[in-house]
Amino acid sequence: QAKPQVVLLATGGTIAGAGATAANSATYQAAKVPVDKLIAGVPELAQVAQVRGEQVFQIASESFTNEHLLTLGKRVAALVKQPDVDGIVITHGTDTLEETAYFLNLTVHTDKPVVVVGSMRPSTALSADGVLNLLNAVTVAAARDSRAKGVLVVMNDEIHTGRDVSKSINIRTEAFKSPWGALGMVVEGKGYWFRAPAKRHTMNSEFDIEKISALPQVDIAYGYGNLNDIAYRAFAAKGAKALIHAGTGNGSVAAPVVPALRELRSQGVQIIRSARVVGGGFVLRNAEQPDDQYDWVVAHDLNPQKARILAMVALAHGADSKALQRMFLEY
Ligand SMILES: NC(=O)C[C@H](N)C(=O)O
Repeated sequence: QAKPQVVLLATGGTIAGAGATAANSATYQAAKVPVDKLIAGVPELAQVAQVRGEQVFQIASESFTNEHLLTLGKRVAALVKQPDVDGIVITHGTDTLEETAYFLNLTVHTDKPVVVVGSMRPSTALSADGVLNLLNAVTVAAARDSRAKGVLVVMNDEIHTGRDVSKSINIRTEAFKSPWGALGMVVEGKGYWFRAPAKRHTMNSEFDIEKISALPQVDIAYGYGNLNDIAYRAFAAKGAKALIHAGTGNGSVAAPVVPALRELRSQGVQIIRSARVVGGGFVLRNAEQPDDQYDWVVAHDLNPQKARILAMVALAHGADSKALQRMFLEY
């Protein structure tokens, strides 16, 4: 029987990184190894799927822009329509991997598996984690039981939904965590599933990458003690259509900043309260601040960087504050 056909879209990152010596696990250059070499480096892939590669970008993921998101999303959307494609794997730097995975989860209409993968150590390091991560990602992308689960992230033997997962530490191979838990595991070439995502995604999403030609500017301002309104006003002055407040605790807003946010809202800027807490936020409407009165939005459990992605996609589809709030609870 013919093997499933998986397309590997390479974008760079540490999984394509190279260091000076095998002892360099943290000091290296990202985005060096081309896609053909990545595939050739894991001969076991051929036992799982017919894998063909495309080099979409060769960058470190901290340098991803909205244009990179659109280019990648449109390529994935085109490929999943082809009958000779059973699944997609995207190799990606880990720094913004969670943003790209969530963006694709929101905007690409497919039930075929789309799996985003990276590594914490460069390919040249002793005990490099990218090889097994890549084999596991292709295993998940090739499997029929991975369908209709939205965009997935496979790292460190775990399968996560691209919606929930976040990079939680920058020095361990066990770096990716979902506040509500992983969906499954990959062990010795087989996926084991324990739960499915409850939020709207891919096939059931009202957003469509094919209808998005540009993403609006949305910026994130960080909450901390002794807070002032400089960053919020500066982002708005430079064209931000929405501001994500990476708030303390429950997405709380320091008293000296409230007037600025109310003023910016009256000028049309959407104000979205999220939480900067590490383990996963949970921001409720009208708790901490009177969101109904101020016409603000809460990001609920989305962290600030994921809130930025949803806000951009929602605004690109013409959402007002009421629609935005619905979307933040549904996606
Ligand atoms: N581990 C990594 O991939 C980090 C790298 N800076 C990147 O995101 O491209």
